[in-house]
Amino acid sequence: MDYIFLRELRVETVIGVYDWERRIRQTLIFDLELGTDVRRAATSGKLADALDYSTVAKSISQFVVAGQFYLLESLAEGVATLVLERFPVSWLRLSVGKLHALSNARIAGVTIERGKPGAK
Ligand SMILES: Nc1nc2c(c(=O)[nH]1)N=C([C@H](O)[C@@H](O)CO)CN2
Repeated sequence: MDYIFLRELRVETVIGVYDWERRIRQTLIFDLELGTDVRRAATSGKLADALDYSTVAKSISQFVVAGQFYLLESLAEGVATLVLERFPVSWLRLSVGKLHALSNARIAGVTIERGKPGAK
């Protein structure tokens, strides 16, 4: 399988379970591996045949900001569903972390895998 990846995609949004977190915006950092087939785009050289990572990043940012999620798990599940339904992606690994969520860690978060390798 081929992969398009996004590393350290940053989104500023309302996220968290505590009252004080509902009144501020925090920084989320996403890493994604998207299983897809790049051969058509490689042959044609056309963006129209490619999984456009800028479109994926924009869709994720808009979804996350609008969602105002409480748990990172809910957010990750929503993003995974969005990507698998909207784009030619058969499998993904998605990590999302909250910057400075803990005083003694730079980032804390969750990683999920969804979909079936090679299914699309
Ligand atoms: N597994 C999780 N643990 C925690 C989460 C979460 O989303 N998933 N969130 C919090 C709080 O919102 C925290 O980030 C506040 O600093 C705690 N644990």
